[in-house]
Amino acid sequence: MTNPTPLVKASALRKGFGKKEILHGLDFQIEPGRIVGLIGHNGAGKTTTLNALLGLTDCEGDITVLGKNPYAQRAALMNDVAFISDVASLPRFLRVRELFDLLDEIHPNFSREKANGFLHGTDIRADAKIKNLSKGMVAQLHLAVVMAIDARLLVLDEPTLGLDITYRKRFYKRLLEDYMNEERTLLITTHQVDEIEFMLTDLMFIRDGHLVLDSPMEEVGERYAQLVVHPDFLEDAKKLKPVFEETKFGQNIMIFDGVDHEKLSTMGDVTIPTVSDLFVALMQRDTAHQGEMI
Ligand SMILES: Nc1ncnc2c1ncn2[C@@H]1O[C@H](COP(=O)(O)OP(=O)(O)OP(=O)(O)O)[C@@H](O)[C@H]1O
Repeated sequence: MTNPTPLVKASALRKGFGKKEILHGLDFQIEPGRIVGLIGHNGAGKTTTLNALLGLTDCEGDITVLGKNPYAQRAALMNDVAFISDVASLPRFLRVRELFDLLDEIHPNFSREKANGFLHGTDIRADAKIKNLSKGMVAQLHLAVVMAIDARLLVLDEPTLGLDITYRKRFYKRLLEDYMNEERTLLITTHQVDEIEFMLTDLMFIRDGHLVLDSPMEEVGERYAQLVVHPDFLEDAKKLKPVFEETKFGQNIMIFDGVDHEKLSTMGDVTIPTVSDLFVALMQRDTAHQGEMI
């Protein structure tokens, strides 16, 4: 990470509700052109982090997005930031055409032509009332609207919640093929990590308001290894202090942090863990060394 002007810069970011602190001092940066997955359990603080970044909530510490303080300069920032949240709803009483009229008027970077183009090939017609569209169609419409905004940062909070697998795949394909380029940055949260793994350039894990991983994907692949341990080498492998171990279908599987992959390959089959395997491993990290996992 050498870029001197990150798109997002957070340091010692804290947020509490009442007496309960939710974010415990996050430090992270996001560079332009990246596709970042922010992954965590329910209640870990993902939406709170995104809200801080979007200026929807005030917080302690420093956060700048495109050089602006999101809370103080939210209106100006929103010209360059687009957002889909799991709770966002489009005005249901409008027709699709009327929604585009409205956006044309209020958003300087909205292109009606592009939005119409993105709806091409879907079942959504310009005179359809939003309240009569299915959940999947509303998500498609939402994506079309957002992709028609020339934004530098796109924030997606569980954008495919409630959609079937076909819609979810189409959603991400469209996003990647029709929207992303080197100048655009995407920050996305989802519980369906397997479905976005292919497109991520960076991975952030948040657990109980702490960042437990913040790394480019290629470094994740260099740093972590999953080993299906040959029974003869079980004790040797344990000595290398796996961060996680489990028995699955009679096989001993371990995940290692920072252990030479070649050394591991003398003890069994080595692969790079999937994001979901890594997630399970790191979220339980506190107990792994105590041998409680097997
Ligand atoms: N406005 C609020 N007032 C009080 N507590 C809140 C508020 N918003 C969030 N919280 C609490 O903050 C914690 C983190 O919530 P957040 O929505 O950021 O989690 P999340 O990681 O997005 O979870 P999920 O995956 O379930 O959406 C939760 O314990 C939640 O109850």
